[in-house]
Amino acid sequence: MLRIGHGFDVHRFAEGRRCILGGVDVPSQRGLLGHSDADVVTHALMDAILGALRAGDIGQLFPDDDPAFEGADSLVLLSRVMDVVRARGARVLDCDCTIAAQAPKLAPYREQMRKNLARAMGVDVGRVGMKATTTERLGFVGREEGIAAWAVALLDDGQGDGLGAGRCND
Ligand SMILES: Nc1ccn([C@@H]2O[C@H](COP(=O)(O)O)[C@@H](O)[C@H]2O)c(=O)n1
Ligand SMILES: C[C@@]1(CO)OP(=O)(O)OP(=O)(O)OC[C@H]1O
Repeated sequence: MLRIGHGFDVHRFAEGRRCILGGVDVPSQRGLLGHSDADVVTHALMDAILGALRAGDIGQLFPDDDPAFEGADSLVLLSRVMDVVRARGARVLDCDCTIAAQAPKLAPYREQMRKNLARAMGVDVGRVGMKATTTERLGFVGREEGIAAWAVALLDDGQGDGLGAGRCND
């Protein structure tokens, strides 16, 4: 049966941090603050996948007070989310992400982000969409206080078509 999930995340800018987005170390005056590497778009994507699985969220899987995840590479966390996907007999069919950032300019890094996310998920790069937008200087993104990201993911849950045997109503 097809399942859809949505994810959203925000990280604030901070001095002395790197700006990791989709696994790319984007040149930036300031980076993003977080317990992990603060890769906001990878976090949104993980939550979209977990949403489609009805499997909670990344905070449940990787608590932000657990030292094990301090400075964690979010692509590694994404590969662990994929372990959950596979354990349930599910697979990621498609996903699409949007990053809202007034700066830095992200277009030059979009293809590398797609490749990194596709590799971490073990899917073809054609199944990963990536877009960037400013907010026309409006709001916290426009004031360059942080970056927001959204993602949607479409999964086959491996439970049949929902019409006959293997019907899933939850
Ligand atoms: N951080 C960003 C934001 C936007 N882009 C690219 O610029 C295009 C126009 O952005 P608007 O917010 O003015 O609509 C957008 O479609 C992206 O291609 C970017 O590279 N990095
Ligand atoms: C990724 C995790 C890992 O501890 O930490 P953060 O980098 O703080 O990211 P956030 O999206 O705030 O919370 C989720 C956590 O699971």
